[in-house]
Amino acid sequence: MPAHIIDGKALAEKLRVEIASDVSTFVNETGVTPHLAAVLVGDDPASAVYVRNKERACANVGIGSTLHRLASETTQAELLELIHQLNADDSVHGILVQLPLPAQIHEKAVLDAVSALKDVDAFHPENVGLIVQGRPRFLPCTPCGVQQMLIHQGVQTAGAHAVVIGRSEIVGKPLVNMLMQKGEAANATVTVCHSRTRDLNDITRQADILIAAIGLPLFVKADMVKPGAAVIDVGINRLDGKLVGDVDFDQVREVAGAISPVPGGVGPMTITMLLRNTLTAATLLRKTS
Ligand SMILES: Nc1nc(=O)c2c([nH]1)NC[C@@H]1CN(c3ccc(C(=O)N[C@@H](CCC(=O)O)C(=O)O)cc3)C=[N+]21
Repeated sequence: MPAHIIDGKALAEKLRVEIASDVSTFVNETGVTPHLAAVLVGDDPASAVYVRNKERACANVGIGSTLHRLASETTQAELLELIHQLNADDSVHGILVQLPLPAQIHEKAVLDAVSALKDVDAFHPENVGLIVQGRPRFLPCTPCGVQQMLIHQGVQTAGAHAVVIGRSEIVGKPLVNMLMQKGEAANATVTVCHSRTRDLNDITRQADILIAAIGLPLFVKADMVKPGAAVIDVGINRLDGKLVGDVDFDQVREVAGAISPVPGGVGPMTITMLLRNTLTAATLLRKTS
């Protein structure tokens, strides 16, 4: 029997209705509209599309947003100057610096400069530390979206073997940490695999939950998947003008118990979690000011 398809787009829309209602309550109670500042440096076409999607998603749930577009030759000092302005601006609750940044800019230096209380990506070391300690302030958007998909699908994570392929700062590392914590969509036994992992297939075949976040198109094949496993595809790759994930969907769906597609899987969930975090940031800033 082919796998159940985990419809991230439908779930994202359902959650956005809830977020819109929470935003409206917040606005009524405080008179403040949550606001996201997005910073886009350079003219990478994919980044421009994502940022536009994020702005549209904000508008649809009643969150304000401002896009700051900087030229590709912007210096690190100029970008830092903008970040400092946004940190100091009380009308801005969340700050998102779209990655990747041009080569002349040191990514860590910029991400570290974003106020930890406005860090809706949860990239700041303070927020990463809080996640590791199991007391998150913001949950990183993509990993949190993955967890929501597992909950929605009714996948038991407690005691399950979750295998994450990929160790990026943005997905793999935080997700591994979140899945091993106590709590909902967690309590898993977690294995991290990456480019240096030996006998990768032997490990992935043991996964009850397999998460692909490596950035290699169609990398996960049917023979790497345990029958009945839940497979979440975090990959976004362009292959021959088509958007494909890190999982060979057509093959793997014949083996897996549940599988998330690309597009229409993790991507829309990532944006939804960004909206949630922006509301959280607005709530936090009111508490601390
Ligand atoms: N500071 C920062 N935070 C991020 O969260 C961040 C980032 N930088 N840089 C780039 C990656 C990538 N990312 C995506 C979000 C949504 C979709 C998405 O909605 N995808 C749609 C399709 C979109 C399309 O057609 O291109 C889907 O999968 O259905 C994809 C990719 C967020 N990222």
